[in-house]
Amino acid sequence: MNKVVHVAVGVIKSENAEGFPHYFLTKRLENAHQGGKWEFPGGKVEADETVAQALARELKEEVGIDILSCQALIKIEHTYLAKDKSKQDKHVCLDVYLVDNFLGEPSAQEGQGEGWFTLKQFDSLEFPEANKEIIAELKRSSTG
Ligand SMILES: Nc1nc2c([nH]c(=O)n2[C@@H]2O[C@H](COP(=O)(O)OP(=O)(O)OP(=O)(O)O)[C@@H](O)[C@H]2O)c(=O)[nH]1
Ligand SMILES: [Mg+2]
Repeated sequence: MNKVVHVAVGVIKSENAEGFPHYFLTKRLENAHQGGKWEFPGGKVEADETVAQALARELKEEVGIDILSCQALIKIEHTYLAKDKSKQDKHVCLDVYLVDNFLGEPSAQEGQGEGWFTLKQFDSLEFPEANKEIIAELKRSSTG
C-alpha cells in the first residue's frame, strides 16, 4: 500500500444575497486525479508545513484569499481504487477546515471552473467520493 497523501481542504463559507450560507467550489482540471469533479480548494501538506500553513498557502495559490478565521470541521480517510489496474490505489487523508472569514474575493487562479453554491445546489453537482462525508457534516451543522 502506498503512503497516505495528507491534504488541507478549505470549505469557504459566506452569505448569499438572501442571507443563506453558500460555499465556494472549484472544478478539478480534467487531467487531475478526480478530474472534472467539483472540490473544495486545497492541496497537499508539504513535509515542512503544518496543516494550517498548507491551508493558507493553498487557498492563496488556488483562489487568491487570505484566511482570517477557520475551524477544524472533519478529518476523512479515503481510498480511491484505480480503475486501471496497472495504476496504484490512492489513499488520502483530508483535513477539512471551515473558512468563515477571509480577505479578498475568492476566484480560481489556475483556470479552473468556479462558483458559489448553497448546500441544496450541491445535490446536482458531482464530487469526489470522499467529499460525501464533508457534505453530510455540513448538512448536519448548518441550517442552509
Ligand atoms: N483539494 C481537494 N482535494 C480533494 C478533495 N476531495 C478529494 O478527494 N481530494 C483529493 O485530494 C488529493 C490532493 O489534492 P490536490 O490535487 O488538490 O493537491 P494539490 O493542490 O497539492 O495538487 P498538485 O498535486 O497539482 O500540486 C487529490 O487526490 C484529490 O482527488 C477536495 O474537496 N479538495
Ligand atoms: Mg489542489
